[in-house]
Amino acid sequence: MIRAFSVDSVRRAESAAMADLPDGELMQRAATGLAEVVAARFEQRDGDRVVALVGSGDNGGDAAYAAARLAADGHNVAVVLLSDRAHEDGVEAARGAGCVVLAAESDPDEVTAALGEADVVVDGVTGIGGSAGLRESAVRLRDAVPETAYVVSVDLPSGSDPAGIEPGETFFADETVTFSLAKPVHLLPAGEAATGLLTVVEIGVEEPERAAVERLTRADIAEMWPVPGPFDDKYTRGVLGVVAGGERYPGAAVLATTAAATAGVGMVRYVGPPTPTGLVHAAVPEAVPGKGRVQAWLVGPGLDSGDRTSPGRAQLRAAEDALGEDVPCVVDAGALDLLSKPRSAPTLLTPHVGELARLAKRLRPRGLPRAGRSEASWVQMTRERPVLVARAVADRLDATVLVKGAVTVVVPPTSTGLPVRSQSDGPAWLATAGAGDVLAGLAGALAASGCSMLDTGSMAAAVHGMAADRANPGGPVRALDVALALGRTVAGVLTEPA
Ligand SMILES: NC(=O)C1=CN([C@@H]2O[C@H](COP(=O)(O)OP(=O)(O)OC[C@H]3O[C@@H](n4cnc5c(N)ncnc54)[C@H](OP(=O)(O)O)[C@@H]3O)[C@@H](O)[C@H]2O)[C@@H](O)CC1
Ligand SMILES: Nc1ncnc2c1ncn2[C@@H]1O[C@H](COP(=O)(O)OP(=O)(O)O)[C@@H](O)[C@H]1O
Repeated sequence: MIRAFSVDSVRRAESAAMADLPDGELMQRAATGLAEVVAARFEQRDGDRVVALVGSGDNGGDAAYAAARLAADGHNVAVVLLSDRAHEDGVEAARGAGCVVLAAESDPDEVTAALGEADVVVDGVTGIGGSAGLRESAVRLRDAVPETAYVVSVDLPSGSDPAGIEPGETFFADETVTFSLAKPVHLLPAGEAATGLLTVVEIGVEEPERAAVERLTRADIAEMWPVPGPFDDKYTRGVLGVVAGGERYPGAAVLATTAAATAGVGMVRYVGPPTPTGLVHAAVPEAVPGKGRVQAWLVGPGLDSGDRTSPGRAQLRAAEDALGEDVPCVVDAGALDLLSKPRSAPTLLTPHVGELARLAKRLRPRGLPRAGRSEASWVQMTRERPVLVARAVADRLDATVLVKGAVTVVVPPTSTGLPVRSQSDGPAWLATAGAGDVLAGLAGALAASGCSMLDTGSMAAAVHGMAADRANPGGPVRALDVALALGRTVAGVLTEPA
């Protein structure tokens, strides 16, 4: 499990470590590790010019001491101070080791020239003491970094919210060097792209007990996956009821039931109008038509809430009945419009950004910044702050909310005290129609086998992404092929967990 910790808990853990160490020792360890990473990158690329951007906090101190080490090792290093309150001893060490020291404000031309020739830029503007966004002066520096330079951010890409929630102007790192503990920004959608490659340098700070964000690895999934035992039968393994796919979008029923069956559910019951029922029967002959007892429901993929025909209305009633039943439920797409209050049993919502925005606009949960009246302004807020909006909706409906995207987040209600899970396992090829229906079916299978909503959402997101890769490594995939690859993907995870 990859774990990331809140700023408060990192500060507590760092204080505890510092109490047992000589003054300044942790920063020396951080600077040494940082300098070693930069030196190692020079072994893989041409040039020897480093520009270290040094902010006013300890992050700047790390960068200044690392600059001193690199200069002492013979690199050509310029240090750019963003403020006259930069770490004095660090800047002195850099000067003493032969770095050129420039001030962003008073030497703008020299700074631009140095940046223009840099092979590596060390971004030590802000760390966990910063908040989202960059001041104008820092934006100018960032924009002067040439595309050819390798950008190494210290602890986090400056300008990114350490908590990974708020958007803002940020540096974009090729690599981020963090110290002992990953931070939420490294794993969440608001910060992951700007983080680049994440390298953790061990400086002797102990992991706090509770993580703010977690990411499952293959080994975690191998341990958590519901594997049947010799005394299991189809009922004990779990029956999933699927209310999906109407006359308008019948394919969603095929994709969701195929995914559930291929992922290894005990049994699937399918409830829907004649056209999708016929298609499901042809594609998934083992699916049993009609209502019955289930361990979990999947409601919503391709559901047409506007269908006024008698079979359409019957399916809508079945969806409402399922939502009213006291069994776990995965709620996707069309069924998200049917939820207005908490259900009595565990619930996982699986919206994409647009669906989550619509849900939030309708429910107006607490804890969100003001959005305009238009749907577009809610979509923009949700795109920029998916975790915040998901959390507000999770709290309002007492449900776990999975928001789909390149980085998929699974956000439980605050009251559970559980961490957010964040998975980023799929290729961008997975952004294709019907992929969400496959994810929903896979999640339904896990929910039916008794997994918690947090485990269901995060394992489903991870395996869905891996299956897309396995279906056609390095190339385009269609949703049905992702569904059909699930069985092999699960077998791969269980037999080769590393
Ligand atoms: N504790 C430890 O033992 C160890 C800590 N370590 C390191 O320390 C880092 C945390 O250090 P920190 O607390 O000093 O905060 P940090 O992020 O460097 O500076 C915040 C200051 O920056 C400024 N500023 C804010 N926004 C800005 C902006 N947009 N644009 C420009 N400037 C901006 C603002 O100051 P102002 O300019 O307003 O005076 C604010 O107060 C941590 O990430 C890790 O790298 C390692 O050495 C390991 C041991
Ligand atoms: N850039 C991306 N990289 C990787 N996966 C992505 C990306 N964009 C979307 N996805 C994944 O593709 C799927 C799309 O789901 P969704 O939008 O619900 O599609 P549909 O409604 O057509 O089934 C989700 O699982 C999402 O996580």
